[in-house]
Amino acid sequence: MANLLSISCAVNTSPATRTYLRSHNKCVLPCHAYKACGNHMFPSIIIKSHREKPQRAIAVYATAASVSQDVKSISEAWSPQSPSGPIYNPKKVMVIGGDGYCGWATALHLSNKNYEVAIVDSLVRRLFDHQLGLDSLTPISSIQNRIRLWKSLTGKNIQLYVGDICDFEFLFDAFKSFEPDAVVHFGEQRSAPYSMIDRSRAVFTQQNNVIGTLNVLFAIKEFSEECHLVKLGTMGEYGTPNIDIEEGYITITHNGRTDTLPYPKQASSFYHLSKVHDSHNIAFTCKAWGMRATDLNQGVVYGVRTEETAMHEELCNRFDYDGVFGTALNRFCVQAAVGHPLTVYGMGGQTRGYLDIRDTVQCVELAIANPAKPGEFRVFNQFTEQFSVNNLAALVTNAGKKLGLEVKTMTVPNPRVEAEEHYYNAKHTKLMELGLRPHLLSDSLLDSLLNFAIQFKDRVDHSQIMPNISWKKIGVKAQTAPVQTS
Ligand SMILES: O=c1ccn([C@@H]2O[C@H](COP(=O)(O)OP(=O)(O)O[C@H]3O[C@H](CS(=O)(=O)O)[C@@H](O)[C@H](O)[C@H]3O)[C@@H](O)[C@H]2O)c(=O)[nH]1
Repeated sequence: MANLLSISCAVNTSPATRTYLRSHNKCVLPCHAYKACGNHMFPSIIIKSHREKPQRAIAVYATAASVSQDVKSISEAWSPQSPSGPIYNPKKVMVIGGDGYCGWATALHLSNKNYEVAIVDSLVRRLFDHQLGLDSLTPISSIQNRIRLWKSLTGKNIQLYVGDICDFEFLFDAFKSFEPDAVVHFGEQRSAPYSMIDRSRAVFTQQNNVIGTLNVLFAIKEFSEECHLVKLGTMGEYGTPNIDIEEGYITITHNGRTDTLPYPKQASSFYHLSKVHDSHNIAFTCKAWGMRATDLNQGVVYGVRTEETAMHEELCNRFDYDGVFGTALNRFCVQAAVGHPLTVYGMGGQTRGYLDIRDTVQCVELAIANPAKPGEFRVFNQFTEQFSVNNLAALVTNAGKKLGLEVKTMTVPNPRVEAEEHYYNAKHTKLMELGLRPHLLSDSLLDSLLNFAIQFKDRVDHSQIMPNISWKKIGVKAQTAPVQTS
């Protein structure tokens, strides 16, 4: 670094070079050669890396002003050298999909924890609601108002880039402008039923999710290979095998030879499959390009309030209860609140990992603060407890009784193709080891979720409660409204 500071020449770096410098913690050394740049002659400099990995040396043109800028941005993202090398200390986090259910809660949480946050979002989730005639149980403010209010309450700024990450130019401009140290990628079509409406929704889901993620990978490679990708995967990538589910990898002995391999994937919707495809692409780029990535295989999220979204009603998160985007426990609470029987699909033995949204934001923060190593494709199973659908229905029935609600359950012919009685035991220790302190599903949480649903029950559209998308009846005909299962 002393060499870098001692350069008295002008260093007129391009943005790409600046980000390269910043991201690779380069030591810049004067070079003997002088190179022409436009009408001027500038000394060429050679950039060397502190990292243990062999690095290419590059020559750049530089100005004194941008040297000090580079020094500043290097020192922002990297702490001083430790005995094992520089400590990566991410400060700027891009939250792709920051207007959605998990993304909004996470963006606020990270901002509250003093990360510099930028939200990248195409706002397409709001469009899905308009197209399908759905709405959040809770009224939600526009993203611009949300961000304005957050700033007025806390003084903290969140930058906003509205656009589609499948448009690489838009995405790369956002990268160049914000210069993230870490990217949290929630920006995908996340509903299994939505992906099973018709051919065009299946194609949209896979194209949007897989190409969007590929673009993020290329943007990171081009902009800064040090940038840590924290990608929202899903527990649904594993399916429901008749053996324990490990965290990403399984050690197998076959014909006398042993290897640790990616855990087998058996996803059961075009949505869940899109996440499998993403995982493969990310794993490949970690190996091929030395990217650092964490795949958060998240279970089913419930709840709505986080410390930050509860600060003001205009910061309120969305809460989906409909048959397309609503998830099991949130749906059951709304159903109980409005006197609709709980909709247990099939035999109700479907078991999944679940977590409180307050733990989603905690897990993402932990993943960012403890980044994967360069070249590492790390997989965490992100959930805190396992429940079957029948377990959830019983819990909501009991909690409802305590509030004076008469909660009934109905068996709905299963619109999905999935095992309804099966073994399920998934490991989830890695985030605990990093310090996750789970908010387990308690009577008091169920009580407050039910009260929350009661508070907004006049906004419930009863016609959106029953499921109406069939895994078996999906076809090529475009559905302007979801197909009926019966
Ligand atoms: O009214 C309902 C709703 C759901 N289910 C059942 O509950 C289970 C979970 O369904 P869900 O709709 O709560 O969740 P899922 O479709 O799996 O997707 C959700 O949870 C996934 C995590 S996981 O389930 O794959 O672990 C995330 O990836 C998705 O983005 C999120 O929408 C399924 O067996 C489903 O058949 C019912 O019995 N009744």
